[in-house]
Amino acid sequence: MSEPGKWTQFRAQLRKVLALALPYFQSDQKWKARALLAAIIALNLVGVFMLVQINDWNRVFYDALQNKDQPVFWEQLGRFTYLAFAFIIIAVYRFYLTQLLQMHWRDWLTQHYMTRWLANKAFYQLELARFSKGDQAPPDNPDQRIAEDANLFTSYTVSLSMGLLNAVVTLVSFVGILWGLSGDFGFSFNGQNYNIPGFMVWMAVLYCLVGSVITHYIGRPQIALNFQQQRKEADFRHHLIRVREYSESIALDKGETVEHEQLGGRFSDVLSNYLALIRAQKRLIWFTNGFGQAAVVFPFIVAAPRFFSGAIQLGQLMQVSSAFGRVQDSLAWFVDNYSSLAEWRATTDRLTSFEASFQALQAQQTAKPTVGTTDELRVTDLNIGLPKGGALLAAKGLQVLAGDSLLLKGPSGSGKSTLFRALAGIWPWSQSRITLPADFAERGMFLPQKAYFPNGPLRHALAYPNTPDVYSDAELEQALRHALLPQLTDQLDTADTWGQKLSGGEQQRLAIARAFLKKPRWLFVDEATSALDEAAEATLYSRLGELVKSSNGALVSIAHRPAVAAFHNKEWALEPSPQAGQPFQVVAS
Ligand SMILES: Nc1ncnc2c1ncn2[C@@H]1O[C@H](COP(=O)(O)OP(=O)(O)OP(=O)(O)O)[C@@H](O)[C@H]1O
Repeated sequence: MSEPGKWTQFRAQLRKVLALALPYFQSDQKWKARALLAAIIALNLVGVFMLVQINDWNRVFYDALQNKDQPVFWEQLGRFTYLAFAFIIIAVYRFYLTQLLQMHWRDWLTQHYMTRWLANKAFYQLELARFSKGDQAPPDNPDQRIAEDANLFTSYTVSLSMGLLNAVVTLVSFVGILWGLSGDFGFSFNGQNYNIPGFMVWMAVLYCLVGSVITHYIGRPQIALNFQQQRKEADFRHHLIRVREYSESIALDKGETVEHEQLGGRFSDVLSNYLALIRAQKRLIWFTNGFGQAAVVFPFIVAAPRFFSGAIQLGQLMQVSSAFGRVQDSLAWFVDNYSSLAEWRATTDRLTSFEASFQALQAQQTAKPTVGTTDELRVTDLNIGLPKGGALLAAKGLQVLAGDSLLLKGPSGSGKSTLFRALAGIWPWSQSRITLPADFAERGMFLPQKAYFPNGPLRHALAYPNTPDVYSDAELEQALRHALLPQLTDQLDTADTWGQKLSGGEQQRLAIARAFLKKPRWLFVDEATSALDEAAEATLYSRLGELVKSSNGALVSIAHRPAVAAFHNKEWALEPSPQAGQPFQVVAS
């Protein structure tokens, strides 16, 4: 820590920890948090007080043994019983309250990150940011940060800070005792006599200082290796989940071999990093164990001359050795906790970069659609870009009026779905001024080509994202029948993985049933009938058209099939733009 660079690094790390840790103690749960923390601190302090008592007991007990003093021996055994009881009670409650604080803190922190992640479409935009240009690496595996890092951070922060507090208080208490016991160390040099007071204390400080420096030197690679380990484990797990999610496509493609290779590659990354980590730990364990063993005999060696000269008794020697042990234990806190500190630091870095990514997203937010006061959707100066930079689509002005049914046409990849994303306000690379109809928040709906269905009872999948109790059974059944799914009306309470069980066309019909249930006025359909036969497509399109017409709303569709055009009275064509650097433009007709 002597170099200025190291000191700055240390302060930056401390700031990171405080920025992550303080909000909980200032949150709406602050009183519970502070009370638990205060209780744990108090128990730690009382615990150290008990150690001091036991150390004093050591002296009296061993002196009684040496002097063959039976009454004192039995009296001290009685004293030990009460000390031991108090010690046990403190140990139990220190454990329990520490775990409680960790649990409540983890709860708060996990909720905090879940809220941040799910707010303002961050969960979606962080995935998009992965492909964006710029130096800032997007945060990998948010699931791991929310589930694992929040847990590790709280447990390490509590255990390490309490360990440090214990070490400092123990050190302060026992340094005094050791100082009093150790006597002066006198020696002559160059004809002069010198006296070092508190000799044993200086020996302990020197011993541990040397130990700490060597530990840091040997253990340093563990910090980066821990960071990498957490990342590689998460990558491996994420790939396993992807195979599960796309199991059918992979099975049909006979992709098992390549998936096996990919998974094998990721797992061997996990293992090779782990091997490097345990080798680094092994190097450190060589040292810390040697250091610990030497510490057993070190105080005896240093105090031996005074014992054999008769300056101190056996009781004092034992007290010196136990006090030295306590001082050495406290000073060796850094040595003993190096691996945990390395892991804690990696976790802190991961959470800090996660937090920073939310802030970066907020700063990056371009003009979002605003809700207007009129009954129309208006776009001026449409300008949609791509995550990796560059423009995709532009238009001067576009309008969707109540009563419109509008078809969006254009070659594949021209930006039709991305235009929908911009209108929905989830595409961050849009500079356009978009004004939505006044009732858009309640009455606007987007139907994607592949909808999401939560696993569980069909009524949940159908009502999503609303809860099913919003609708009566009759409404749910009517919606299913209207969407040409009469065979599902008696399965409302059947729990299943609907996103896998239903055919592509059935899934599209289930998504359309949602529209019949929610009755939107502003309906955007992105190839949501592409998996249906033409007859079913025509029936459903005419029903969707009637649905929006009944509330004087508008239908905007993306569709490739020519037959769908018949259900629309206007068109937006996405055509190659004559302007350089602007691949496509929207031409309204
Ligand atoms: N998340 C993304 N990251 C990077 N590029 C993207 C992303 N989403 C879309 N794009 C790019 O934007 C362009 C337009 O895509 P979009 O899905 O809007 O096209 P589309 O007109 O709807 O195509 P299709 O008719 O094939 O569905 C494509 O070149 C695509 O690669």
